[in-house]
Amino acid sequence: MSTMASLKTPTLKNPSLSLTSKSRLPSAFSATSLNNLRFSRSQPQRRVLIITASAASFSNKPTVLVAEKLGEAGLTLLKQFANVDCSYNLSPEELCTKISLCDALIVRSGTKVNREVFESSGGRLKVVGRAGVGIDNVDLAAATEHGCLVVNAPTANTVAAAEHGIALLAAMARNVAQADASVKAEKWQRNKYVGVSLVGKTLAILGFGKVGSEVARRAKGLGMHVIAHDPYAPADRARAIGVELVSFEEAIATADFISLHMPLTPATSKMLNDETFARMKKGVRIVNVARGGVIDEEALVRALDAGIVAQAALDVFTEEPPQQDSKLVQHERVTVTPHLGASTIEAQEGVAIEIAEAVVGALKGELAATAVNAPMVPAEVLTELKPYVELAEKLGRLAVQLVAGGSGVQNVKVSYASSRAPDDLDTRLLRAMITKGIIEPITSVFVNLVNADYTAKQRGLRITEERILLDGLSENPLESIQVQIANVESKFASAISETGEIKVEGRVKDGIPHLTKVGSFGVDVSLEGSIILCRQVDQPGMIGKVGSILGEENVNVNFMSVGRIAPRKQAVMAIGVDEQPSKESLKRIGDVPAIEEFVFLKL
Ligand SMILES: NC(=O)C1=CN([C@@H]2O[C@H](COP(=O)(O)OP(=O)(O)OC[C@H]3O[C@@H](n4cnc5c(N)ncnc54)[C@H](O)[C@@H]3O)[C@@H](O)[C@H]2O)C=CC1
Ligand SMILES: O=C(O)C(=O)COP(=O)(O)O
Repeated sequence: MSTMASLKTPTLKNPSLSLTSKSRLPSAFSATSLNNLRFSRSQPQRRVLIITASAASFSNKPTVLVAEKLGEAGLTLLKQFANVDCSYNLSPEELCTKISLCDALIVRSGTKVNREVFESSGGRLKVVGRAGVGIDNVDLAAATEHGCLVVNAPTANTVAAAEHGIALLAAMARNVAQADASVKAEKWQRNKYVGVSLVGKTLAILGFGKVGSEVARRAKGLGMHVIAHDPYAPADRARAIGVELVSFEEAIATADFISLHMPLTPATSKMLNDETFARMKKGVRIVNVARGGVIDEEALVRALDAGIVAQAALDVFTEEPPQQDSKLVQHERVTVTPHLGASTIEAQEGVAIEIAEAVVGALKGELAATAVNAPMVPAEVLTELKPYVELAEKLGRLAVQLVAGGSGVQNVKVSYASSRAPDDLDTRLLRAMITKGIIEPITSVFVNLVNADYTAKQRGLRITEERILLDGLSENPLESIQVQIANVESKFASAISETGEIKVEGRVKDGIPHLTKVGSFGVDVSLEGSIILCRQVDQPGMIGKVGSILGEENVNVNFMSVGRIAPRKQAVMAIGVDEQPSKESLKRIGDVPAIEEFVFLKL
C-alpha cells in the first residue's frame, strides 16, 4: 500500500459515479432508498441528483397493485399517494405479468408471492404489504434477495381472530353447525347434539402471542382453566392474565381443549401429528385459527376416527380452499369456516389502514415499523437515529470514493463511539446504510435495509463493527462514527491513517451530519452537498484562492474547514459545495502550486 501515492492526484475519474449508478435503477422510488432525508431539506445538489436519476418516473405516482379485497379506508389512503390497481383473482401468470409495472403489491392470505413474482418484477417491486399477520404466503428469502421490503399489519385483526377462535370453541362444544344443518334438513335431533360444557375445563393455548393471549383472556371469562405453551413468551405476560406457561408435553397431555395460535414456520409445520395426537388426553377437542399446516391433516382424520380427538373446529387448511372431498372437511365431528378469522368489518378496515400506511411510508422511503424482513426499529428510536442514518450512508459513500481504482474493497471496519450501553444502541440500521453507501457508488446494485447484509455477503464485503464506550451520559445516541477500509490504496493519500487504512469519521451537529476526520487530519464540514478535499502546504490565502476559482463558476461554497498537522506544515482543506464544479475548475484548483493532491467527492 502506498501512503504517498500520486501527488497532484487528478480529479475523480468519474465524478458522476453515484449518479450513474442511480440512473440505472428502474424506478424513481428505488432511488429514495429507505432514507428519505435527501428529499426533506432544501439541498440543490441532491435535488439535481434525483431529478437527473429519473426525471420522467419521479414525476409519476408509484403504482400499487392490490391483489385481494382491501377495506375502503385503506384504498382511499393509497389513492392519495399512488395509482391503485385493484385486480382480484389474478392467476399466478397474470400476477407475474402485472408485477413488472408495480412498485408495491398488497395481498392477504390468498395470493402466493413466490420467487417468480420477485424475479418477474425486474427490480421494480419495492414493497409487499401483507394485509394481515401471517406471511407464510410470501417468500421472504426471495424478497430479501431482491431488496424488497415486506411489511404486514400485525395488530388490527388480533381481536377478530381471537373472537373467531372463541366462536369456534363454543360452536364446536355445542355442535352448533351440525345442529343447524340438521334443523335445516327438517330434523329435530335433540339427543344427538348434546354438547360438553366449557366451564372448569382445561384449555391449552399453543402460541401465546397476540391472538393466543386474547383467546386466553376470553376463555378465562368463560370459566376455563387456561394453560399455554410458547417457548418465546414472557412468563410475566402470562401471569398477568392468570395463565400458566407449561411445556408442550404438559399442555397436550392435560388439555381438554387445544387452541392453536403459532405462526406456520418450518419448526411448527405439522406440530400436531400421529405421534403428538397419541400423547393427548382421549376426547380432546382442537381449534385451529392459525394455519392449516401446523396440523398433519391426515393424522387428524386418523385421530378423529380413533376417538383420540373428539372434535375439531378449523378455520384454516393446508390447501385453501381445501378439496371438496376432503375427509377432514366432510368429517361429521369437524366444524369448518373458510378462513374467516380476520373477516370482520372492523378488522378489515383496521388492517386496510394499517397496511396502506405501512406501504405508503415504505414507498416514501421511511423506515417501516412493521417490516418483516428488515430490522424493526421503534418509531422513537428511528426519529433519534435519523441524522446518524444519513451520516452513516455518507461516510460509506465518501470512504469508497477515496479508494483508488483497481483496489477491491473487502474489509471495512466501523467504530461507533457512544456513551450508551451496547444494548441501547441498535446499529443494524447504521451498518445497512454504510453498506449502501459503500456498494451503490461502485455497482448498479440497489441496496437498502432489507438486502444490505445479503448484498455485502454476496460481494465478499466484510463489515466488522466495534463499539467505543464513552464515559458519562450523553443525550446523543452516538458521538461519532468512523469508517475504515483496509488493504486498499487511496486516490487521496492523506485519507490513509497512521495504521494504513482509509479512514473517515463524522458526527452529527445540530441534526446535520458532519465530516470530522479524514485520515489523520481533523476537518469540519457539513455533509450537505459535495466535497472537495485538498492537501496543501498550510499558508495564508489558500481558502481565498480556491474559493475564487469556484466563485467564478458560480459554485456555491457552503462550508470550508482546514485541518492541519502544525501551523505552516501540511493541512487538509475540506470544501463543501452545492453545485458540481466543472472539470476545468477542478483542474485549476489542482494547479494551485501549494496544493499537493485533491479529490472531488459526491455525496
Ligand atoms: N385465521 C385467521 O384469519 C387469522 C390467523 N392468524 C394467525 O394466527 C397466528 C398467530 O397470530 P398472532 O398472535 O398475531 O402472532 P404473534 O406473532 O403475536 O404470536 C405467535 C406466537 O407463537 C409463538 N410461537 C412460535 N413458535 C412456537 C412454537 N413452536 N410453539 C408455540 N408457540 C410458538 C410465538 O412465540 C408467538 O408468541 C398466526 O399464524 C397468524 O397467521 C392471525 C390472524 C387472523
Ligand atoms: O392475518 C392473518 O394471518 C390471517 O390469516 C388473515 O388472513 P386474511 O387476510 O383474512 O386472508
